[in-house]
Amino acid sequence: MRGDRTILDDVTLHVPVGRHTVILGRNGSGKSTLVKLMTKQIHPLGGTGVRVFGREHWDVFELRQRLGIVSSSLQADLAGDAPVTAMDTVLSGFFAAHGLWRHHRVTDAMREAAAAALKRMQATHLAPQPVTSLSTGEARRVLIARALVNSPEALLLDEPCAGLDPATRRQFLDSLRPLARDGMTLILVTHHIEEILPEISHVVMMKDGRIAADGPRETLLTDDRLTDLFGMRAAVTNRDGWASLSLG
Ligand SMILES: Nc1ncnc2c1ncn2[C@@H]1O[C@H](COP(=O)(O)OP(=O)(O)OP(=O)(O)O)[C@@H](O)[C@H]1O
Repeated sequence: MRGDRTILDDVTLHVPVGRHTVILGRNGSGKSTLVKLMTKQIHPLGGTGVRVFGREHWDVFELRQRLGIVSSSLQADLAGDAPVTAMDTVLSGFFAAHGLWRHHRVTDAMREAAAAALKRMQATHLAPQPVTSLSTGEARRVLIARALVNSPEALLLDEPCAGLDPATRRQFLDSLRPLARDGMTLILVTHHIEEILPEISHVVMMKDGRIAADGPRETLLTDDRLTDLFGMRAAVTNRDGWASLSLG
């Protein structure tokens, strides 16, 4: 609840480690609220609570190391801070901080891990640049590298493609595919079925603060299900493991 309004109601959801999952829904369906529950930014008023990696109570700092988070709002937060380089932004992931501060002790091992994470995201050349000077697509790759420094077991991607043009979006999504194949659990939150990586096999549909459907990709990414979800006649096309949608 927020104030006296019920935002999520009767939500039961289990995301096993290792099952790449997309949470799909229209604006206002409750996706961000669900994400905040998973990341322990907010807490439910009732029910059985939210367990992450089997535990309900977390030191948020510790949780961030096991559950990496990338969102477009995180990018906005970082852009609002004093200018820091892409390398320092990645290093700040070790401290769950925005940017580096005097009390942060950066070790050589941390620098090596940060360089490796940037390399993994094909972003080595961006290391010395201020994050504020990066394009949205470049900044998004740096944020993924920031999440990767802690070798998290899962990565929560909250509308990670917001603001990306179609080609940059595909390149960005392609850069995530090796992570999924290497066994890092991906949880993608989006409005767009075009962003669902071929590796994502499980779909959760949210509608009006409830889980409208929860099941395998092939049974849920269908014309009928998406027509119901979006409230408009929908037709799905599949090509090379990617789906696209036409409406109307
Ligand atoms: N702090 C808040 N106070 C009151 N209502 C809120 C608050 N946060 C969210 N809501 C309401 O909860 C509902 C779900 O919002 P939420 O942001 O979780 O949806 P969403 O699926 O993430 O939407 P979008 O795709 O547009 O980000 C909306 O009706 C929203 O207005």
